[in-house]
Amino acid sequence: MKILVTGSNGQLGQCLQKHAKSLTLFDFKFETLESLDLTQEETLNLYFEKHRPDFCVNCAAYTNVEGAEDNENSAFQVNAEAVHKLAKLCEKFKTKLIHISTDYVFDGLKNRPYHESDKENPINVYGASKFQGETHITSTMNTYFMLRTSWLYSEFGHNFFNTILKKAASQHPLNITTEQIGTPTNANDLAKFILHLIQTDSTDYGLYHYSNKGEATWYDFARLILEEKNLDQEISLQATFSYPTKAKRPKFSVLDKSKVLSTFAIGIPHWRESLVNLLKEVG
Ligand SMILES: NC(=O)C1=CN([C@@H]2O[C@H](COP(=O)(O)OP(=O)(O)OC[C@H]3O[C@@H](n4cnc5c(N)ncnc54)[C@H](OP(=O)(O)O)[C@@H]3O)[C@@H](O)[C@H]2O)C=CC1
Ligand SMILES: Cc1cn([C@H]2C[C@H](O)[C@@H](COP(=O)(O)OP(=O)(O)O[C@H]3O[C@@H](C)C(=O)[C@@H](O)[C@H]3O)O2)c(=O)[nH]c1=O
Repeated sequence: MKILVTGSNGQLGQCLQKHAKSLTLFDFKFETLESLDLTQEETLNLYFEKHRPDFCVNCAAYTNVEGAEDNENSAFQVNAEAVHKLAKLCEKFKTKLIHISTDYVFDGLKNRPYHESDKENPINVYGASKFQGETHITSTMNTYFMLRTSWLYSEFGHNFFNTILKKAASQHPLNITTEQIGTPTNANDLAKFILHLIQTDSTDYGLYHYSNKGEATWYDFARLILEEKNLDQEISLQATFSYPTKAKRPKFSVLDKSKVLSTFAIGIPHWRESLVNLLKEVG
């Protein structure tokens, strides 16, 4: 089975590379922005003609939430237009698409976990571009898994977890917002779920919410990192309600996981447990 992974230099792509190492029976093609730029239509067409993948895991995205406010075109080009082209090619070549979307498609005004049937209403450019990508997929093809996740972190790439570790390493005092409630999700857990879908060749297509269990503020997330690193006495950590940013973020974006849990034979770790495990693993 041939599996194309796009954007494979990003954090989720690197987690997939790490966990796919043991799956020697599968032919993974890990492509990067340099080797396969999704905005280059002709290159993408030729790639599909040549390789005809059975699965495409789309990890490519414009993920700079702040930057998207000033670079709307770039965000929409990658997160919406390129996704449309990709979906059309997947439909043409009978490639099953595993696409990743975000809790930021919601406005955050609810006070109970968001279900797949809840109405989307993005409040920033990144969220709007990702939502448009979703609608392109649903209107183009049926054999997709659309996985909405939230607050991804891992040992790889740019994410809140690595930002806090870097700031702490340089003794930087931390000022962290309590304004938003969501769920930090270890991208390694999401990668393992994606590989489960591929290994079982599941046909339970559709939209699913997948995050770690539980809920937290960004402050709670930072606090547990410092506690587990035994840095809580050493680094000043201040809770702040409002941390000014260009992009608005949903105040509440916890995802309801009941659909994914009742459909697939998987367990989902609590965010605290998964964070503690990652910190033990990476030292
Ligand atoms: N990070 C998070 O907290 C969350 C992410 N998601 C979604 O999960 C998915 C994976 O995110 P994550 O791994 O964290 O993101 P990253 O930003 O770490 O990775 C995205 C990758 O896509 C590449 N890329 C950008 N533009 C293109 C393009 N035109 N063609 C091919 N590749 C491109 C980037 O390259 P380069 O770095 O060189 O620009 C990067 O390697 C995305 O769809 C994201 O929207 C959902 C919820 C939370
Ligand atoms: C670095 C930092 C951030 N913050 C605040 C800013 C913001 O409100 C919140 C989160 O910060 P970040 O900018 O790191 O996270 P952000 O880029 O908003 O993360 C989002 O990324 C996209 C790709 C997604 O899809 C979302 O699920 C979500 O993970 O924390 C602080 O309060 N103190 C700090 O020192």
